[in-house]
Amino acid sequence: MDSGQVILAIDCGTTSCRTLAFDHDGQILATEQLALKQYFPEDGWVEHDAVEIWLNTLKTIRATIQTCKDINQLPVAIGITNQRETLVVWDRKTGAPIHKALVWQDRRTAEFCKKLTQEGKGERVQNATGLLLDPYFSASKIAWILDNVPGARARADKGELVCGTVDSYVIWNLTGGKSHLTDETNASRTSLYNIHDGKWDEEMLEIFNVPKSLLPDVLPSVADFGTAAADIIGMSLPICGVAGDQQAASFGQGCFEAGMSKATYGTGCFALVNTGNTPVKSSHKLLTTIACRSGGDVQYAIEGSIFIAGAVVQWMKERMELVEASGETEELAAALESNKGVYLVPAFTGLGAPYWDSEARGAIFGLRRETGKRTIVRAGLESVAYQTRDLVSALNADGYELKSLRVDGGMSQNNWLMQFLSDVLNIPVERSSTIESTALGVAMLAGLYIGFWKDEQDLKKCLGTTKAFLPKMDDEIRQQQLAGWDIAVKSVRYHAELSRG
Ligand SMILES: Nc1ncnc2c1ncn2[C@@H]1O[C@H](COP(=O)(O)OP(=O)(O)O)[C@@H](O)[C@H]1O
Ligand SMILES: O=P(O)(O)OC[C@H](O)CO
Repeated sequence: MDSGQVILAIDCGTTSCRTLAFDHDGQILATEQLALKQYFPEDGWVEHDAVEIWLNTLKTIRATIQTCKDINQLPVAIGITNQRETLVVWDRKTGAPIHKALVWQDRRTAEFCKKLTQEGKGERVQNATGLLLDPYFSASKIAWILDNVPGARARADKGELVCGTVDSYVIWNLTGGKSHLTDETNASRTSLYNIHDGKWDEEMLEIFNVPKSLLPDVLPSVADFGTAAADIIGMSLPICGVAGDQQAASFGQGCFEAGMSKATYGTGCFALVNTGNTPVKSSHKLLTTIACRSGGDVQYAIEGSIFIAGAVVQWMKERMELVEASGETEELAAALESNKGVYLVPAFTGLGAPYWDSEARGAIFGLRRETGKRTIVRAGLESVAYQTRDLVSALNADGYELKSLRVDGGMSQNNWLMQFLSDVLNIPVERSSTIESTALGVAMLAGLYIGFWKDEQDLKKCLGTTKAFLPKMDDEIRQQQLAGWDIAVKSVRYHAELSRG
């Protein structure tokens, strides 16, 4: 393979849009990133401006292509990975969104989902889609937009509107409106896709009141998604790899076989265990989801989802102004011997797995006269490790005992947290040398389509080395710490229950 060729990976994450150019060894030769504005219009509501997502993405693609030219590298294909579930509804003719994108963290449809649960729809939803009935997923977000934007439902019935997750919206724009497509990993996060039959499920469409005409066609992750037009990005390139960011990260970490697992620490944290061709139904409130496949039959994973991981650091930085940069949290936490009995439960938008409590809200416990910034920062970081313990316990209870945990994502740069995570889980934590596993994963998918890489064996050469963090916490201390966390979570949930009256 010509060493002068690269694959462009577009990663539309929750906090930023970026483009990375990967060579045949999986090395990043060029990258551009632009932050994304977060909108919190009401309690539990989280929005993005879809036009900003597209324009920022476009800017990073053009800038990366320019850098590639400067260093004599030729982009040959595009892969797209994205924050999942986040939903955009746009005009079929003009491409203009009719409302801001409702972000995966948004809880505005909690009442609607509760009503469906009370009507006994939860089990049918889980059996068909592998998901729990929760506002996290896209279906109730589509219904909300159609029912709350004046005239939207009538326009949808007339065929004037289309919708999709962020991948779909970006593909539409890259192809000048020619492709309205998504991939099966993203489709499996909508609550509308039957993960066993591989199609939009008529019963789910009825339950959530979503017209099928709005939805994109679904392809495997390695497929022809159309051509990014030269008049849009500056050169014509095939889009031939698409996957939700967590599934892409799993692929980029080399979790190709059943039993392999990873956890990605970005805005949220998502732990996935590959279950091969078998869709495993969790008995402990984990999700069944479609994983990436390089070919062959559909692959599945079991997933635990935490809504707030890096987002707690963002909150400490932007809202509380405790730090100026995310990296500062490491030194502040390390400066203390212990959390001094202080626990922070970052249930800002409810709690995800294994609690699924939409109404819980965040709290800090154990404050004393001497409590200061360092303790709060440490409690914020610790909460990410404790939440992971809750996921790992659920995985263990489902029969997936993790012997070690592979990690990646922006927050995994924090050495103190990775050590604390290993201590709390009491297993080795292995951080890959490229924490950009998400982008590498989707570059791999696109590269497979065009023969840039031959097969999974060939891809393994791109996987970097890992740094291991080994557990060294005394067992008694670990049990004490975890007991404190369990009480804090129970208290938050009890508060939500009391507030409901
Ligand atoms: N050294 C660090 N310590 C703690 N958190 C960090 C550190 N570096 C980055 N983060 C957090 O990681 C998140 C960004 O990671 P990233 O993988 O880019 O997320 P996303 O894909 O969700 O946008 C941010 O929330 C940021 O606060
Ligand atoms: O933005 P991230 O990397 O935390 O990922 C968001 C997830 O895809 C939401 O399901």
